[in-house]
Amino acid sequence: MNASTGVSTADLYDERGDELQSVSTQLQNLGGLARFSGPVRTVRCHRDNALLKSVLGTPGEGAVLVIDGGGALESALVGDIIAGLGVENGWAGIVVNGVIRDRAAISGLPIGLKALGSNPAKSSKTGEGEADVPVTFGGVVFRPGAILWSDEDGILVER
Ligand SMILES: O=C([O-])CC(=O)C(=O)O
Repeated sequence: MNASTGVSTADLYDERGDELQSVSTQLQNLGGLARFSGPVRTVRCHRDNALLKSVLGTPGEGAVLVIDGGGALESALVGDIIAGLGVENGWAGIVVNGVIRDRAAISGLPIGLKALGSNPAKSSKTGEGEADVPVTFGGVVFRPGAILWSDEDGILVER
């Protein structure tokens, strides 16, 4: 633990590896905060971001929203307005198995954000998808309520 930068996932893994899952997906650190942690909340959706926008519009209370977009690279699930909602509502971070847009603006926001990359194309807004269900990617099951830690090395999640 380093007070100025938060917990190191490598140190945490050395201490508690048996209790933790490590995400193999090579997500990029795109938010203003490289290190973040908190209890998992989830959304599963496919190229549609109305549901995740409504969730980020509610109090986050320090949680991390894990969005399983199925790894789709064709359209962005989060932009600077949606990420800004997360900041305003007290979310610690957003993890996207998919892509974002407004990358330059998002890099200056005080929130953790990891994603596969970026694409300027926008997603649909029908509201399809599910919230607060277990989601799986990168060899990890993200259960709502499990604690997640993220830094420059990767993401660890309680089993
Ligand atoms: O509206 C969208 O699809 C995402 C977006 O651009 C934003 O959050 O700023």
